[in-house]
Amino acid sequence: MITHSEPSKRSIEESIILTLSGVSSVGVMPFTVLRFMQSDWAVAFLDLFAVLALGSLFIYVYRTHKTELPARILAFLSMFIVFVTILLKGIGQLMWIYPALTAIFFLLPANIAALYSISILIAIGYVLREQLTLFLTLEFYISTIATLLFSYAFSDRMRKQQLQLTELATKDPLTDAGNRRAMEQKLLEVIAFQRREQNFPASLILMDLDNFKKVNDEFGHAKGDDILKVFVNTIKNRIRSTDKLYRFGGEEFVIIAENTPLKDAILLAEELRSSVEKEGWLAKHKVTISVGTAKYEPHETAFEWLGRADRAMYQAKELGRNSCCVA
Ligand SMILES: Nc1nc2c(ncn2[C@@H]2O[C@H](COP(=O)(O)OP(=O)(O)OP(=O)(O)O)[C@@H](O)[C@H]2O)c(=O)[nH]1
Repeated sequence: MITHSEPSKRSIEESIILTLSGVSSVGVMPFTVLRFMQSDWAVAFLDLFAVLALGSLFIYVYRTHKTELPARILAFLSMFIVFVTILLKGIGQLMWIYPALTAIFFLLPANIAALYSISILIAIGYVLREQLTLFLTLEFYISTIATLLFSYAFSDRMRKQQLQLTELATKDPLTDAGNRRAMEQKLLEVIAFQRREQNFPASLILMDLDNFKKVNDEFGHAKGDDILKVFVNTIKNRIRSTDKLYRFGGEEFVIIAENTPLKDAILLAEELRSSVEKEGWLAKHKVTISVGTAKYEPHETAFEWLGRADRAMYQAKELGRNSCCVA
């Protein structure tokens, strides 16, 4: 039963930003104190700025769970602080570039991080041109480019794996429609939005394949699987990219149509029923659907909304199947 959202867990992005900003902010603190004690004012104030900025970012992400802009700000801050430190203190501070380079590959997409890193390496090379001997220049660029390449490969792989995991967790493997878990999550999001913005109606269209047991018995389970796949493609070709399709159960599917008033959802439901009936390959296997449509009513839970669409779909079954009903 879907009545409330899961307790919010921290995303990977949040954990990365919290770790980097928290560790850096605490890590720079002793240096700040030391610089003030040595009356090294420029670096002392730079370090103080770093502690405060990184600490504020930590608190902001901890409280809001937002990550997109904070990740960019943190990437910029790490590079800016390292660059200005090197500018002020010279070659002795060069080692800070390595953690900064690695950090930005955790924070930004690999290509942007690479571009960012190359620009900063060129800028550092220019700023230190008087202090770097040929040998040191070679050492600096070979070691930083090696760090950059390792970080690039690692970050690229991590992001691809993350995408694959998200797909696995939210998609039905047979039909490629969203799975039930993704549907429940989306319903909670839509309802939360509906409670704030009642001027954008949302509708549910629940479709159930008719007599699918007979279809399986007559053509075999493997053909039944193919039918489900073709059915999903037929529906996907007819709906807008903003309408999301989910597999609710075995041969039951749900469309969540945002910003769609009931009259439009009724027309869409009828169009979908008719396109399934007319699709050549599906028609050959006598596939039809019964459809129930329900607009979101204020204060309803997801469970109640789905329940009304389900009852409308059962009415359509009682009318003799291959038809549409409205809740
Ligand atoms: N091939 C295949 N069949 C499935 C899958 N999931 C569910 N089914 C079958 O879908 C059939 C559903 O049967 P019922 O719930 O009796 O409904 P129905 O035969 O469609 O009858 P009505 O819904 O009343 O029209 C069962 O035979 C399930 O085995 C699947 O992934 N692949």
